[in-house]
Amino acid sequence: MKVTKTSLDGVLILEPPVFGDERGWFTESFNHQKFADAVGREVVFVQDNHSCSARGVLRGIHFQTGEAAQGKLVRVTAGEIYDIAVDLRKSSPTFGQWTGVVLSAGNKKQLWVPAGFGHAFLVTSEAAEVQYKVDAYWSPDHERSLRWDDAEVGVIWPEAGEFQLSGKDAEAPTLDDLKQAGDLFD
Ligand SMILES: Cc1cn([C@H]2C[C@H](O)[C@@H](COP(=O)(O)OP(=O)(O)O[C@H]3O[C@@H](C)C(=O)[C@@H](O)[C@H]3O)O2)c(=O)[nH]c1=O
Repeated sequence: MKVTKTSLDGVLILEPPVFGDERGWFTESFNHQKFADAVGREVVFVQDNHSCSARGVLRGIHFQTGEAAQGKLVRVTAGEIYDIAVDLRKSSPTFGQWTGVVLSAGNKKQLWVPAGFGHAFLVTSEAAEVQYKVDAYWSPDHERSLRWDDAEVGVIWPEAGEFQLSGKDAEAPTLDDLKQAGDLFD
């Protein structure tokens, strides 16, 4: 499996091999041992998520606080997204910085976003199905959003027509608000 480091320590792009033949193709979209080798530790995933969105839908920037913090292994099985992670660890040398990668059904790349990072994606194809494994259960009380256009973070989003956000995401606080509220990571 090809493993590519990003500018954020711990955030990885994974590319499991794809075996094509006259019938089509085959890939191990997840292998516990190979994933552990890639990230350097055992990760126990407890929930698989699957969402479908139209072009211009932007979900995020999301994370769960405290003991509910989630690591996410993200892939796309239909269409294309621009997937990003933001470092929310206050003591990190890259605090507030972001990294992004195109994930698509075609390129079969995966993004590993560990706990301590915010995660979001923008759909850049007509529609996209996103599937991701998480290593902690959904906890509505611990859910937080960071503004998708926070000036301090400065994510550069690709063109995708008019962006469509949930009400919660449209009113999300800034990085500074979240810091003042004690919602970020040490
Ligand atoms: C996240 C989540 C939502 N839900 C429900 C709550 C709600 O009725 C509906 C839609 O929830 P949301 O609007 O929060 O869905 P969404 O905006 O897609 O939230 C997701 O965004 C991406 C970027 C992430 O990183 C995920 O961790 C998650 O936060 O699904 C669950 O039942 N389980 C879950 O794990």
